[in-house]
Amino acid sequence: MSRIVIALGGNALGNNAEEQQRKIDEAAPSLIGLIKQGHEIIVSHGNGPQVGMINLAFDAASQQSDKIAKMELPECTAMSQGYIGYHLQKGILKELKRVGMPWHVATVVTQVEVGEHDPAFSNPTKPIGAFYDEETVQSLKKEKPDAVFAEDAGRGWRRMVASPKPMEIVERDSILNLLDHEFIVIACGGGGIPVVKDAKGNYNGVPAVIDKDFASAKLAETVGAQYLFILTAVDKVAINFGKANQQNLDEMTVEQAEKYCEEGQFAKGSMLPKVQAAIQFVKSGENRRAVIASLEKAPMAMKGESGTLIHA
Ligand SMILES: Nc1ncnc2c1ncn2[C@@H]1O[C@H](COP(=O)(O)OP(=O)(O)O)[C@@H](O)[C@H]1O
Ligand SMILES: NC(=O)OP(=O)(O)O
Repeated sequence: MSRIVIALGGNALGNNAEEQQRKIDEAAPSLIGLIKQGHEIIVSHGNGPQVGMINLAFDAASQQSDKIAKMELPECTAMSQGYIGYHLQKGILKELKRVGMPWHVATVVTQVEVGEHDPAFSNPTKPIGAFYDEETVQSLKKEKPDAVFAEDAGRGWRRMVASPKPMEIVERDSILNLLDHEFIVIACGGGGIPVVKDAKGNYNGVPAVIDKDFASAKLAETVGAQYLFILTAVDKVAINFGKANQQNLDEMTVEQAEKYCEEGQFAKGSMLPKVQAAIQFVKSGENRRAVIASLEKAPMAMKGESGTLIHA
């Protein structure tokens, strides 16, 4: 039996609540498929589209009514953890009931400590919210002059926010306790709520969105997982992605992965953080492996029949 941390992509969760629940319901058999194979799973998820939508919704509503206040990014991530966790709990419980497996599920609202002076605070690189065309971005910039927008991996323009590196998971002991009691734990959603510790040892939220792939690597290290599964919309990592000579990779060593990163084979803000997080996890201890695969083919990836394996 292996302990597996599974990171689900925010972009794979759809654009509204109904779509999100449907996609999670469709994904649940793959997740439970891993438990049926005898493994223990911990689930984390992205929130890029969702955190941007929540933040924008409160901005827009506060302009319409003085009864509605703006909502800052840490609170927006907390909200996204709540409603994505709720959908995951429902979808996973429904599947567990269908296959007659007596497991429990719980979502932990998770704070993740980041460095107050992380250089990311002066260089926003994390894409959030919807995709825009360049013309729309010009008009949005007039309304929100401080907002930064940039092209996201050839898919359109998106708002960019700071994405500091995760250092510690504040709710570490709660997560470990739930795992000891045979819970399927959902944690570190949206990379976790970014917090910094003050001089008195208290935590305070900061305006950023942590990359869920890096947070998931930290979670996998923290719970002593043997595997980190990063599930997204493609079956395998590719080199020369999108070109005539695209080559899908079955596996790569950490050394090969580092070389491909240096060559610029992986798009920033999409595949690059996944490969970097995989490298970080594999290097963090012995017998640690990472798999980047599609959500639908997770059980196949566990048997080595799909996905890209990253190993020492
Ligand atoms: N070299 C590559 N190999 C495979 N996919 C790539 C590569 N470079 C960029 N991509 C794109 O990255 C996407 C995954 O990133 P993203 O959608 O941001 O992830 P998430 O599922 O976490 O939201 C893939 O669906 C694919 O379109
Ligand atoms: N927080 C985060 O990394 O979300 P996505 O995976 O949706 O980009």
